[in-house]
Amino acid sequence: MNFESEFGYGLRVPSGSGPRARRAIADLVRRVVSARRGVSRIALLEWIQQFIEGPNRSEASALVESVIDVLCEIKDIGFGKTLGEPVLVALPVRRIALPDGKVIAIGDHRIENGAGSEHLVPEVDQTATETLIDFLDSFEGTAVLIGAPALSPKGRWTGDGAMASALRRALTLSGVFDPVTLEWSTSEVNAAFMNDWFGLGDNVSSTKTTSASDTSQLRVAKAAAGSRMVVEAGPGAGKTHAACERVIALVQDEGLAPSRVLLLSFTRVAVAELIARIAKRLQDVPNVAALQIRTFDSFAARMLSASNSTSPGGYDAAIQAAARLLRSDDPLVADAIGQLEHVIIDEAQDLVGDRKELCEALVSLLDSSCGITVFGDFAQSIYGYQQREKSGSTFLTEIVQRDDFISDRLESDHRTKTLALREMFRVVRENLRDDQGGSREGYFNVREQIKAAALENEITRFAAHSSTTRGLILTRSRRGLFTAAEDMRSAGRRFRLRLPDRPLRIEPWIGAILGAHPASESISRDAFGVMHEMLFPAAVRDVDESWEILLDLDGSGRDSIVVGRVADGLNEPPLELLSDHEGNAGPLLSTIHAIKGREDQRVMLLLTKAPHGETVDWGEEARALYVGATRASTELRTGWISPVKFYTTGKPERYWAARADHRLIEIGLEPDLVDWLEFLHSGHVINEAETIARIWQASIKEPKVVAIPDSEGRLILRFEGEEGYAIGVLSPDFAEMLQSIRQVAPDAAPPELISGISVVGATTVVVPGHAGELPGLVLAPLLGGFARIPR
Ligand SMILES: Nc1ncnc2c1ncn2[C@@H]1O[C@H](COP(=O)(O)OP(=O)(O)OP(=O)(O)O)[C@@H](O)[C@H]1O
Repeated sequence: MNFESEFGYGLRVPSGSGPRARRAIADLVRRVVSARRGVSRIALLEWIQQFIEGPNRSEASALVESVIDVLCEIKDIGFGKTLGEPVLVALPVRRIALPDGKVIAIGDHRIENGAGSEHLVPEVDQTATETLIDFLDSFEGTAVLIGAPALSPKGRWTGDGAMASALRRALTLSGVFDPVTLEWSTSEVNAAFMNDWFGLGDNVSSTKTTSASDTSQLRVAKAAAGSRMVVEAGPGAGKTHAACERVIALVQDEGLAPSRVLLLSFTRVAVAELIARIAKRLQDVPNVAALQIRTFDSFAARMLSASNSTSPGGYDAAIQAAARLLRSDDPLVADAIGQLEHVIIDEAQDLVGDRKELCEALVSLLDSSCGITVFGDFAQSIYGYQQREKSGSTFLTEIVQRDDFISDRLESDHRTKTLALREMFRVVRENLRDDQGGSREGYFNVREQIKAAALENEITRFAAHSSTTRGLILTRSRRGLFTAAEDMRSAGRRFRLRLPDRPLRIEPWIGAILGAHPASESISRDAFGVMHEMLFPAAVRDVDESWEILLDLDGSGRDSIVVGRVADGLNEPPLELLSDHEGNAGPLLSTIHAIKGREDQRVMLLLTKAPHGETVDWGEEARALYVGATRASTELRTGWISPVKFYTTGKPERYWAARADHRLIEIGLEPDLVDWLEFLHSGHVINEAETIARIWQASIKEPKVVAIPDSEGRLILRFEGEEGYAIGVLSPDFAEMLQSIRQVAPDAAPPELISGISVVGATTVVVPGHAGELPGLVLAPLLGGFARIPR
């Protein structure tokens, strides 16, 4: 074969073995590999050597070999077989966004600069198909290189032994890298990214290892048990870590009995993480399960039930009742609270209204010897609106003013992996601190600073953007969230959606397998194996793992389970069986409010037109943007949406919109379906097992369903096809709300057909048993989207 006449046009490789020569060789390699279905390494090597002037044959061959190796290593070209012989082949184009915002291309892109460039891979001005993180993640093996020296933007490798291939790949892609001399040059931002990603350098933290506390975390953790402290901690300062270490030190070093320590936090997810971390560290401590680590809501519910008060419906009402109970001089309550020796309260900047009242009542009832640690951050206070009070006071602002509390702060930022983000976290926080009341100018300032730290800004087609394959997509408002979800849905993208006020979501396979079996039924491992196998579509968890979970829930210590005991175990479901979002894959869409405390490598913060009007709380608006932007550890982008207009109604707040010939009403909130027993009594369940099987299938296929009134005016939820199979009944409250939005009397005839409802999953549900009997299990559909009601 004559390569020269076929591909050798216009070629010349600059002399020497520098970056320009390597790039020219890379172009040659790509040219041949792209034009041929497959070319053997030897043939390629020999052909390219003839274009190299100067060095002797063996030097030339070593140079070409090293370029081919690098191209294979970064998957610029790949391996294949022709007639059973190994060959090099072209790979599809990938455009990779670097941390500093440049986009480079690998694969069969056919871009050649010949001898013009020092970069082995060309820079392009098209949009990226993935980011450097995706690229690095697509290779197997650990990427943490603790102990190796940090990279500066320009340098030469001095680490022990060979350089890890992951790092060679990253250096090749993000600048100029010589695989022989191990010298590189790249931008400052890229170097900082690699240091953090690979854990290079002593002064760089890595979240991939169990971390030792920093000095300020240690100071807080090891303070005397009886001290009362307010600890200010900026985003990423490691509050969770410090709170865990505080509990561990109180029990281990200060000898407090676990039952005398109370830790309160906002979300179940946060509580679950705290429990898991602490339990792991204190596994040898007897009675560690007696530690009281709770959400504010579960603390309130516990108090009410311990004092035999009936818990009123709704979280807010329970919190109010618990606060009243704490203030009531009830000797039993005073005694229980008086036993506590240390109380830790997290996220104090968001404690306003009833929760603030609850914490104040709690603190005032504590014994004077009881220590208190309060964590919070002024810059992240975003719940002022709940109160609609202008004072802006929170539990945090009040407690810092008390002179029986000392102030401390967590000083490091353990989250950010790029200099730009690190600076933004710091500078914006200072601005927010100086301008706590807030001003329009201050708000725009924050917005600009966030944008300056972002890799890309105001991406309008975010649903088609390469970065939105994962990470967080955040909106300021619920309206924005629905608009964003709609955009993703119409772009055919998978996503997960986090909506508060939705029913508890317990993994559905439990209800799908055990639902419709009598509560008293005992099931052996073998019998369960068959039931698991028969589930169609199959569950994600395999049979062994599922069985372990069921044995734990059953809790009897036997080697078989009883359905009712499993159901009982699910009355307080372990957090790992709960999900706080809909959907199984893709980026997580959430409002900023619902995501606090979480972090992700990648964040797309969706901006909208700035708020306007007299009543805007500019301070709060600025802080909300700050909370959103500071969820990102590595890649922050801003996108742009124009939220659709919605009205709201009811409590919990529900969105609806008026259209020319129909109305749209948000569906899927906690009270939208009647419970299982009522569904059974409606007469629309012919075969319970069959109904559960259909709900299970729907939870995976996520079809649209309709609601049609039956002869008694109940709105029955049915599949559109499948002979209109019934899977639930909409609640009377939903029906009433619907009538009010239609502006007709509650007892007027319901609409003939409500469409547009989606099944977005299913949840295992515990059905209470009759007096003295064990509860049972069923499966309920989870609904989502907007119900469409004709006018
Ligand atoms: N001492 C430490 N060394 C290394 N990494 C740490 C350390 N402490 C915390 N981290 C890590 O830093 C990151 C931020 O911690 P965390 O989420 O607890 O911050 P935070 O103070 O709660 O932030 P925010 O206020 O934004 O919610 C986490 O990934 C955590 O694992």
